[in-house]
Amino acid sequence: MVTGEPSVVPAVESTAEDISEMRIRGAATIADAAAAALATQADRSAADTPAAFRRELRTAARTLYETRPTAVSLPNALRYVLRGVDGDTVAALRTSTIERAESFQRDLAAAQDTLGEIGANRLRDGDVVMTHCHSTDALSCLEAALESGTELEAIVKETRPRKQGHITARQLREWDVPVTLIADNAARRYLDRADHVLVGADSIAADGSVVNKIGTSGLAVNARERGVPVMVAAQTIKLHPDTMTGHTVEIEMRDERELLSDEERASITGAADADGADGDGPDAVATDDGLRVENPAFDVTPPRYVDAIVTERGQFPPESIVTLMRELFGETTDEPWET
Ligand SMILES: O=P(O)(O)OC[C@H]1O[C@H](OP(=O)(O)O)[C@H](O)[C@@H]1O
Repeated sequence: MVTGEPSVVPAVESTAEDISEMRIRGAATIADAAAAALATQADRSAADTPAAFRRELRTAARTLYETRPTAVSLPNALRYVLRGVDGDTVAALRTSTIERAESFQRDLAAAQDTLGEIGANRLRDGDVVMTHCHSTDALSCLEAALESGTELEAIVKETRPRKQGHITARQLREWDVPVTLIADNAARRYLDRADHVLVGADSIAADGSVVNKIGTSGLAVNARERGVPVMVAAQTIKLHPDTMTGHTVEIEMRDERELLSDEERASITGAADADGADGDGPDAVATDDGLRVENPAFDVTPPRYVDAIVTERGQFPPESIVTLMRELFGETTDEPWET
């Protein structure tokens, strides 16, 4: 928290930490948790004036906003809740914040269900779907298809470095879908067996570019070369309104230890234990050992490699998504937590 700012309730701090550490992850889940945290802030606030209540709420929103930079569902959720806060008394502000957060969460769940029904229309009996990472929007399409009796198989990419493909595989096995789990490197080989590539999104830019888990762009290029259509499942909360005015989407760089442990680093660079050869591994990561590790969490897939963006408002060719973006967000991009 920024010094001199009003305090936020502990539940907001712990949600923010859970998002940063990816104990809460996935763009839609992050948005849901952020809205819930604002409701908790409102519910437990000890503010005795409306102005103090609003200041606390803005600080809570900023604390949540500063956790992860790429999934626009997070600021979109915060903006939605904050803009609905209304009232002249603390009690009225509290009630309106909680109601607004709850309506956001209901809409989010409903949008995912509707999107799933739409996405399922693209899937045929016997289709094989290749997935990347873990996306609840993408899984919603598969769930709706399965519920209507469509039989599917899945090729699930492991998705290094955090292996979120395992979460997808677990969910699909719970639904009794035959799953082939592959290393990311094997994707091009297995595209020969796939009828669709299905991924989610953390942000969609105004030109139809899809920002999603690192590795999506390479998969999409390979899929185009193999003639396999790429379908992106993304609720409209993933549309990034700032990109209409030329802003770019920040790509989160995560801790290098997700790729390389301290011990692995030492084995590459030959660094010795700082406290001697005691056999318990290095005590500190050398910063001048000539080895740089970079760990971007996301990449950008240009619209020409995407066949359809499936939203709860229908499916769109990526190049036309800006029309929907303008309709839903207008041109305003001011952030209520910055005022
Ligand atoms: O909203 P849903 O569809 O669940 O997830 C959307 C995207 O969020 C995830 O990011 P991370 O795992 O939080 O870094 C993945 O990139 C996934 O495709």
